[in-house]
Amino acid sequence: MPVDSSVGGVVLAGGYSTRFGDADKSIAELEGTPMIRRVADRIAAVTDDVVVNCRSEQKEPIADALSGANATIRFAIDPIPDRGPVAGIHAGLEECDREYAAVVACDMPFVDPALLETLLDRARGRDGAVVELEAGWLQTTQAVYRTDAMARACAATIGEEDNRVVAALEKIDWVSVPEASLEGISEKTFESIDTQEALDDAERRI
Ligand SMILES: Nc1nc2c(ncn2[C@@H]2O[C@H](COP(=O)(O)OP(=O)(O)OP(=O)(O)O)[C@@H](O)[C@H]2O)c(=O)[nH]1
Repeated sequence: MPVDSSVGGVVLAGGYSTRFGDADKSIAELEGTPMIRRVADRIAAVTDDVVVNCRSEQKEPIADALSGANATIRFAIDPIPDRGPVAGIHAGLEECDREYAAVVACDMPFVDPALLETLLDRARGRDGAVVELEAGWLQTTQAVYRTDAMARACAATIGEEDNRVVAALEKIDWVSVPEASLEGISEKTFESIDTQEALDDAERRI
């Protein structure tokens, strides 16, 4: 897939991995490769510029995990930690200087670049494209956003009582992509590895 200079990538890694136990899941290895490295390498199929959002103490180990990656890696450190995913998306998008950004959580090592391409196509002329899962959930952490519009929406949402990412979506012109309409996309694309057990299970299936 050719990379597009209007597209950047953002990897979200600023969470505390509380369900993962005593370790940062972003750098946990899946079959010998840190999960965040898998995510960055898959995003690198659609862009050569990837921003990683994390807390300051995560920067060094994550940079080690990403050394030699196929894209330029830049960091967007949370100015205030623990303000939730919307703050992480905001920090990442503020650092991104491309028109659109493919935003992916660090714990989704099977993200399918073909899905990101589909979302980029659907987002053109709009402020974003987000998959609506069959269960009704919106897959906001494996989505494409118009960088400026979503950064503004997140900034406005951070201080609100409802500071979920879906509250930011209400402030932009996004298109819903029903999960059932997706064709040829890996079934594992949305698999999120939140626990050590999920990591062990994914290793067994790889
Ligand atoms: N910057 C930032 N990112 C966050 C924060 N909380 C969650 N995230 C990110 O949002 C994405 C989805 O969050 P979760 O899957 O719940 O990850 P988590 O919060 O690290 O994990 P748990 O503590 O086990 O819920 C992940 O990529 C996280 O890194 C936060 O407070 N700040």
